[in-house]
Amino acid sequence: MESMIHTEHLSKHYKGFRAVDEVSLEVGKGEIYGFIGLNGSGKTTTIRMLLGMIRPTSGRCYLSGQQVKLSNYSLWGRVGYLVETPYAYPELTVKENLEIFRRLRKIPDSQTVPRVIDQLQLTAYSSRKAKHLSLGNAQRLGIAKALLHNPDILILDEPVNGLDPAGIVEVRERLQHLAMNEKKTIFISSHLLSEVAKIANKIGIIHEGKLLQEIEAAELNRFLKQRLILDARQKNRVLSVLEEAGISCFLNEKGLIESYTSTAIHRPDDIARLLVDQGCPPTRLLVEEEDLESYFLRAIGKKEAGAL
Ligand SMILES: Nc1ncnc2c1ncn2[C@@H]1O[C@H](COP(=O)(O)OP(=O)(O)OP(=O)(O)O)[C@@H](O)[C@H]1O
Repeated sequence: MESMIHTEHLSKHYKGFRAVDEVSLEVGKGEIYGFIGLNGSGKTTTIRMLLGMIRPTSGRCYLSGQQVKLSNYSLWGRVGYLVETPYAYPELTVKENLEIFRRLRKIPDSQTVPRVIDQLQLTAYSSRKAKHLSLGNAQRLGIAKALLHNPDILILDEPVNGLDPAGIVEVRERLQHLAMNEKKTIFISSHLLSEVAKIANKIGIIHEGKLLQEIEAAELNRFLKQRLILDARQKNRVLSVLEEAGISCFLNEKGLIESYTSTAIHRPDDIARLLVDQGCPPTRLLVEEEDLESYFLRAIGKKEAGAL
């Protein structure tokens, strides 16, 4: 598959602090790459290097096979981006905002604006002032601006940040459409693993500047562990009975007892019997697959969901 985004040992250091540390990744044409990490993990810094906004300390990045350089104007004609909250002139309509950006970008084709309005399904809002748009639509306007010059590559930093669930779905569907039907290559950063998992073909987890893991989205389920969750009136007693039986377990952040020990997961009936025999019967017992956020925290070595 044609490589559209490629970094080689990309690093950015600030006074010895490694904001991005040897990140090597590759995204093929028509793929959506989800770049996931906690706040401060290095996502924006990576994106700024990809866009030539800051210079790497070491390593290289390539877009569409060309090494990234701010002075390479032909390259920027093939790349659209959205970094931070999109800006729009509040008193102007969607159409007027896009028209201004078309002229600023010196795009001669006057059909450009109707095309992106249609692409982003903004037709119903084209005469609405930007200040009256919902956050989801404002974000779509931001993506529309990024698409004005019909780029092959879209680089979007936290495009669903601050959106309500309906707005997230709208943006997600638009991005999927662009990748599948128009073969755009999309690089999207987020701190929401479960959201990105719904659209990305591949997911890269960045933590403290390092690319910890890359997972094909189709394979994600293989990485999710099963766990036994149980509740009881005498939680401390249950914890010690299970530990004595060789089943390691802990009290999770929701106050439920959780175990990843395979004997517990595969024989929950034995666990129930043991606890009844020991006089501390479970009030709830289930085996479930861990959710994506828990997986993410496990991958970066944290336990508390509150850290997100
Ligand atoms: N110009 C700078 N000087 C010094 N440190 C910086 C600079 N820019 C970023 N950093 C640090 O580099 C680290 C990575 O920052 P970055 O903005 O890339 O993270 P992020 O993953 O995008 O986080 P967020 O989701 O909060 O935007 C942070 O610790 C940040 O404080």
